[in-house]
Amino acid sequence: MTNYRFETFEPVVDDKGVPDEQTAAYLQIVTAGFHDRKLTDEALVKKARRTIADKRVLTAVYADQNLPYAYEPLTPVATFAHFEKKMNVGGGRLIPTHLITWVTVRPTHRRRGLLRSLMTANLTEAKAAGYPLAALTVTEGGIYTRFGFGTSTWMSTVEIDTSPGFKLACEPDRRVEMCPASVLTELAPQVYERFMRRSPGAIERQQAYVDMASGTVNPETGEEDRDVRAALHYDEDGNPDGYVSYKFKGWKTDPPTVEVIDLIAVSDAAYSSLWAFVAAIDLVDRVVYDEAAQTSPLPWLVDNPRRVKIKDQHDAVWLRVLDVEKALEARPWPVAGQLTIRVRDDMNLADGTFSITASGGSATVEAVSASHAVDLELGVAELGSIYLGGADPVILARAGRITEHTEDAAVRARELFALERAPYGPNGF
Ligand SMILES: CC(=O)SCCNC(=O)CCNC(=O)[C@H](O)C(C)(C)COP(=O)(O)OP(=O)(O)OC[C@H]1O[C@@H](n2cnc3c(N)ncnc32)[C@H](O)[C@@H]1OP(=O)(O)O
Repeated sequence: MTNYRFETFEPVVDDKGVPDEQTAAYLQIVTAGFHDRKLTDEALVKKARRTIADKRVLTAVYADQNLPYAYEPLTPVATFAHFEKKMNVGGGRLIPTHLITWVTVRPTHRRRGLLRSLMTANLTEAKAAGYPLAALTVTEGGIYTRFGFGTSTWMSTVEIDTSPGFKLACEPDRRVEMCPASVLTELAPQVYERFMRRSPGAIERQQAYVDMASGTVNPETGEEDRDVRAALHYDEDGNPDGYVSYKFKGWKTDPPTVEVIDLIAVSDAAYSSLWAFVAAIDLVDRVVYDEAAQTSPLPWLVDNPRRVKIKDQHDAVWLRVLDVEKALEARPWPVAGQLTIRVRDDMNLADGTFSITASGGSATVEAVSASHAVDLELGVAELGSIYLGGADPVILARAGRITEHTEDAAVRARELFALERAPYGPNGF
């Protein structure tokens, strides 16, 4: 039987940014787990720099085997990483959230419980450290519900037909000008920070997004991306309050297409004008974007809504409630009301019965005895799904994922849990 050693460490680089052997082996094997290219020396330095900028904490599992020609023992057989970022839980309230990423298990060591061990230890520590919520984004939809994560935000892949005849329904201010993509190294974090405060579900972004938007890094090659172009929207005082970063997909793509890499708007005026800008790029008949909000003004901006096609809807952030009272009290409650819920959690981190009393924009949440009458019973994953008002409790009840114990409890939960906007954050991690 193979013995495994678990080690948690922070990445280490020398004064030229070159990672030490343990960090380099870890970063290289993560790329193998996700079928990404092996990192060149330059890409490795950039990845190590981003890892440190995000303050990622790395956990590696090493096997006590040393086979000729196989990977060295310092190359992990499994990886797992966590880091802290703020999340808008509604009303601009930002709370520190425990993010999990880089979960990989080498095919020769899979299905022996390594992920379960890593996840159990990590979530237990996150709860002990005081985090109300953990979050991740997934490669496959069938893995994380068992660990209490529920889909809580979604994104759409949109395709806009901008061929001749394209017209907007309302003329935006068009205070847009092109800029070198490199200026986004400085501006993108500032604009995103302001956007994040307006969008429930938005999570503070990691360095990779700045690097992609500014053309510093092409995610496929890990090197500079010289195809990236950008434009800024200016507010009435002439300050940037939105940007779009994009690239032309090449002359062999039919119809000629622009791909939006990143579009972040602090105001509705910036949002409309930036879409108007990309739609007006000459020699292009189609604009595509993978990370659009599922619910947005975009289809309403265009005179002919059939020109905006939703090609795909995909889950984005999966939330895991670690502490029910803290998590529910952290968010705003725009609608007053009372609801008692029973939460089931196989991992025993967040189970219990809780009374929610919302008034004046906030809620008091109290753990009550198991014999207390309840309105709704649900798993902790389903609580994660409705937490930001994204999933509809009525639909979850119809799907058998929530049980109603009092009449119209799901309808009342829908009203209570709703936030000012549908949750959205263009951010995978
Ligand atoms: C947050 C992120 O980083 S998402 C990225 C996830 N990683 C990847 O997709 C990379 C490729 N895949 C892998 O590296 C591995 O297959 C992993 C990480 C998904 C699973 O690791 P393993 O160590 O094999 O999982 P482990 O043996 O601990 O299984 C735990 C449970 O999950 C289940 N499970 C594991 N993988 C999958 C899967 N792909 N689909 C459905 N269920 C799965 C197991 O059946 C087991 O169920 P049970 O404990 O309820 O009986």
